[in-house]
Amino acid sequence: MERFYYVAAVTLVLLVLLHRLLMRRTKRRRLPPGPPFAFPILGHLPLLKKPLQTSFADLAARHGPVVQLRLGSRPAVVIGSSGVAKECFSGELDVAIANRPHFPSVREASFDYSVLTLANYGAHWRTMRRVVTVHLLSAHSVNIMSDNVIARELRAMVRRLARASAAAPGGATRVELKRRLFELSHSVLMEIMAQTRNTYSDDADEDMSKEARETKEIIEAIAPLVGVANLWDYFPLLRWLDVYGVKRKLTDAVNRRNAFIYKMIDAEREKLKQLERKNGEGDADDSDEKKSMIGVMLSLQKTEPDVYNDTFINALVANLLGVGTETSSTTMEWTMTLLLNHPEVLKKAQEEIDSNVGRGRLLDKNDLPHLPYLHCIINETLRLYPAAPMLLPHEASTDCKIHGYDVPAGSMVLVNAYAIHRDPAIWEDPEEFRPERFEHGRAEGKFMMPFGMGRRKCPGENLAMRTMGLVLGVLLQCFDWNRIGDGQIDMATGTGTIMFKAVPLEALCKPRTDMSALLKKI
Ligand code: HEM
Repeated sequence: MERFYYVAAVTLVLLVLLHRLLMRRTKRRRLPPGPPFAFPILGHLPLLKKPLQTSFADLAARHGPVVQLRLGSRPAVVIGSSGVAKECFSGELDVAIANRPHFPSVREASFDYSVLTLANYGAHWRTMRRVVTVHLLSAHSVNIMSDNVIARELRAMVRRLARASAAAPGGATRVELKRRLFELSHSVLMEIMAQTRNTYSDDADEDMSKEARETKEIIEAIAPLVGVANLWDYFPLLRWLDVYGVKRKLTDAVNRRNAFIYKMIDAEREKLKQLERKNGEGDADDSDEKKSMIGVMLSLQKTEPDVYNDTFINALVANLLGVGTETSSTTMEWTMTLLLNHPEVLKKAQEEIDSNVGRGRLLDKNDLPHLPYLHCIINETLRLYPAAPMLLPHEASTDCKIHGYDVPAGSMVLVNAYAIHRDPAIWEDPEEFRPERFEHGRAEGKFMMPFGMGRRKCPGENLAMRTMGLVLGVLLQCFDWNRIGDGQIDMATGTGTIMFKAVPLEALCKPRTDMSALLKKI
């Protein structure tokens, strides 16, 4: 009995000491402000309304530019001002928050979080990132892609639109722009990846290579499953019991995707071997310029087979296809929507194209530097509708300080680019679509971050800006565009990491006068 009292007394003293220690640590820490009440298990999740970016903006208005939250069991901070965002993505802090949170819902589809977008900051991420920025998506590679892949796919789309218009009553055809822009962006990426296409159809309503169609179908099958599986991230019980029966379907879809990409890698390997045989011994062709992205990675594999193995290539291909298609196509859809709601802007853009390019030849990459207003329109769209309104989530790998607040290791860091782009302290009438605000360097020094900032900034910016400039430029050069009905087009946004337009865009498309000769030649 005496022994029991002794153990109990020592335990009590230890508990009191531990409590004091913890209290002192918490007191010394200056945590960011946030809503005082959090639900058990769910944390602040029930307080958030969709779309999240506007809910987070409301919280910033109440609590300040750094807000602390608990999302399920995960601690998070939300950054809501340009000043703090700049601080986050420079110097040591940029490194401290360069990890990504790992959600169980995407583990299956992401080779155990080893794809570029989800890999934690470290040697593997650096290797992948270097391959993408140096070998695959450098300014030089994008320049070459503009002349061949992008221009070819774009011409095919223009031909199809011209044919469809010619067959339509009154010469104006109804176009599902969302779908068309998605298919075009996807085809461009697929051709860059694997050069699979050898035919172009003029009449088909949908024109993708067999491979592009297959990968599109797979991406479309995986996306909603990951969407449902999202609940796993906050309620692990749903994952363990597989309440919605998602697990098996997700595994099947991911296996189908991986098998398909491995097949593409093998086909590309075979193509390179045949070329080698044709050219005699040595490399098929030393220049990366003529190779597909898979071909470039297979060349790297020859020198470092352990690093650039087939799994590495598969993960990169799947990742770039997943992240590169919807961001660009959604931005173009928003741009066309804004133009249809502002016909005076659309007309001014066409006048700029007419006076700099004319109607005798198709606009190409060399024209883009001479079309500053088109560039202003794209910038203004990216300001109002950044494709990733909260960027991609970051995670702090160590305890760090943001804006003087202590942020514990493991906290998710979310940056509200959407709200920052609409800050009235920076932008006059921020909700208005006004491309002129970018004209003549007027927006110089004003802060925007549609592609993120710092070491995890988007490596696809060059390709995206080039593709969007060419596609939008050519669509405006060749066709007149009108709304289907009389009213303004609804601008409601969907929810998710990518800011979709809630109602897919459709529009009326008619070849411009004096364009028929050129359209026949294309
Ligand atoms: C309008 C088009 C696009 C927009 C607005 C956009 C935006 C972004 C943003 C905001 C991020 C996250 C940055 C961060 O975490 O701080 C990102 C990351 C990324 N983007 Fe893009 N993106 C676009 C197109 C593309 C394209 C065409 C590709 C490739 C084909 C691409 C590949 C990537 C990759 C691989 C990452 C992850 C980088 C990393 O984690 O290190 N993006 N993008």
